[in-house]
Amino acid sequence: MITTDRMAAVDANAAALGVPRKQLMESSGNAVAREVRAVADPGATVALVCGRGNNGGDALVAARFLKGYDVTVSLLGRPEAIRTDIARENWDALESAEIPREAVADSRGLNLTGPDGDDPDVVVDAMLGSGISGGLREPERTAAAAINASDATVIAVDVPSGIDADTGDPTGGSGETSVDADEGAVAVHADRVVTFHDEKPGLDSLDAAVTVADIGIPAAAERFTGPGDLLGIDRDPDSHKGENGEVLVVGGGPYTGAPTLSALAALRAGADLVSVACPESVAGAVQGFSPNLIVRALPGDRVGPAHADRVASLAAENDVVVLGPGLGGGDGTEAFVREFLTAFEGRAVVDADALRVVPDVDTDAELICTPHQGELVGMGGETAEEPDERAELVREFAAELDHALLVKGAVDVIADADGARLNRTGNPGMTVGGTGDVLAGTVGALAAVTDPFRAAAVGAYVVGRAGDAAAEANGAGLVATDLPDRLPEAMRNE
Ligand SMILES: NC(=O)C1=CN([C@@H]2O[C@H](COP(=O)(O)OP(=O)(O)OC[C@H]3O[C@@H](n4cnc5c(N)ncnc54)[C@H](O)[C@@H]3O)[C@@H](O)[C@H]2O)[C@H](O)CC1
Ligand SMILES: [K+]
Repeated sequence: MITTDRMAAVDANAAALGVPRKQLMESSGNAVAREVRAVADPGATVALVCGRGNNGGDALVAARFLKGYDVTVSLLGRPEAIRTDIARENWDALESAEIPREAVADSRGLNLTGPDGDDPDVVVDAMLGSGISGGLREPERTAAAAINASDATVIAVDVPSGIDADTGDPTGGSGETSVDADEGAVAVHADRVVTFHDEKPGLDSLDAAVTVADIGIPAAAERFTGPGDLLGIDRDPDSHKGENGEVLVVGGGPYTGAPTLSALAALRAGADLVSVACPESVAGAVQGFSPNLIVRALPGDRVGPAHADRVASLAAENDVVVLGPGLGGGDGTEAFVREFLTAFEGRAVVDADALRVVPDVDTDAELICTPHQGELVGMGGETAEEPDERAELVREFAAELDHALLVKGAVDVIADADGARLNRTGNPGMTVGGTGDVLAGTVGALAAVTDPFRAAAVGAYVVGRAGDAAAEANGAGLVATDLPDRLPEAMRNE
């Protein structure tokens, strides 16, 4: 089962792996033609009704695969309005191939019946797929009513036009779907649906036979993080200060650099406001690193149980807490982490010395734990050489903890109870001190704008990418401070 958003991510990841969309479209079109052959013998009349996006493009490809059928290709709208290069290329290919095609500028001109007045044997609905938003507009709206009024067997490409693939509901909102264009939400009533790559949550509830076609998306496009995972993590151009994330880093004491690196990374990863709660002994030094940070000094030289209330009230003002960088491992610190997490109900990234408290603390917080393999074992988790085997062990442990895990290594494993993903960006130079602090801060910033699993997956991906860029510049001399400033470039989704 795959949602529309995840499908878009996987599609982009496939392209990054060298399998571009046009190649997928060729497979999709082939699969549509196979479905036509399953319901009608050669010689049958087949009307392909194509929208101007890639859903339409799939049917333009299918036309080439339907030799021996009496095919008509109708494009709804002007050819100049075709929205993607790959769909346009397939439209153009029909002309050179002398496959008849027609652009229907006015939907009232869509005539599904043949010269003898008969309905076609098959209508292929390729008007709109996963790119739909809102209820069907013209000319698709009237065309949907014409398709529904026809006696033909209707095969929908990917999803019936006008239906939300995630929910099965009409995109026009609640209410009955109607064949009447004048009232209610309109959607195509399909007899069959050929959908691609994986089942879609909304198709089950339809009264249609659903075929899932393998279109050649490699398993690696789902298994590994990729640029597609960044889709949708954009800054809203209309947002106000604070809406892109407020992060509180709690750390420092024995160390000064660690909480600072986390905080700077959180800022570069897109957080609007980043505060550092640290012992007063290091507060000046942390502030000295950057005027962009808000520093909250806690009395003394170690974070301890006496600070739990103060940190809790600071945490309540933020979207995410990053707990652990440079905290150190003293008894008082451990007691603080325990006390803080017991009462905390928000979202936190837990790193370094704070990790060992997690397995036996009773908390309602939503945690993203970022151990390396040694720390994972210290927490009671298991590891294995082979990445897939390791992924399954980490997933089981995440389910047991009921938190998300990001286990750092040459190949990182990101997991929650529902699944696991691998990340292979990064390089051996990143074993230098401080890169883990950068990662924790980055994941913290992302966790303010997306769910924990995705924050961890994207965080691992972009920090690895920033590290790869740093290694290119500095080779084995890479240091952690090279990374934060490279995050914005690493977060571009290409
Ligand atoms: N990996 C894959 O998933 C592949 C999918 N393929 C097919 O591509 C479509 C999705 O294509 P896309 O171009 O993104 O969108 P659509 O064709 O669905 O929509 C295009 C266009 O329509 C306009 N529009 C949006 N909402 C409405 C509306 N309510 N009424 C009218 N018009 C609307 C809008 O401007 C959109 O841009 C997917 O379903 C598959 O069929 C490829 O084959 C590659 C692999
Ligand atoms: K469709």
